[in-house]
Amino acid sequence: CAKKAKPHKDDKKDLATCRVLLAELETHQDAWPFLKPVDLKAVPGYRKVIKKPMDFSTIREKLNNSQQNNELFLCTFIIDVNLVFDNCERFNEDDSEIGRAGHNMRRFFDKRWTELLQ
Ligand SMILES: Cn1cc(C(=O)NCCN2CCCC2)ccc1=O
Repeated sequence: CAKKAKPHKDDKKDLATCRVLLAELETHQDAWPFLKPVDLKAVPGYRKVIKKPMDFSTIREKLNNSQQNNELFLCTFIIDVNLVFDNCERFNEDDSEIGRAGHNMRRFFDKRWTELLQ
């Protein structure tokens, strides 16, 4: 992902940009399945099938704890957001409410990430 993110000059704004991007994800109308960790007790099979659960609130925690000087934070952010959508595709039918929400959110993220960070 490092190579993907064009080595653009002032990466010192990247942390603020990730926060803006995350806020846009969290306020998107289709974000509701992804705001909090999936309840492993309430959703049968999720714990077994999904090895690395991820959600927007966990990403926000990680971003709040990440240091600007640890330049891996940008790649970690991109990897974590994609993990949310990959988990969703793995566990949900494309033709389901949560499956469609995941596809919509991934499309939105890819567009905004490209506009803001590449
Ligand atoms: C991402 N994802 C989420 C769920 C889920 O049930 N989320 C709870 C959604 N509710 C909305 C209001 C309270 C909680 C199931 C499978 C899945 O892949």
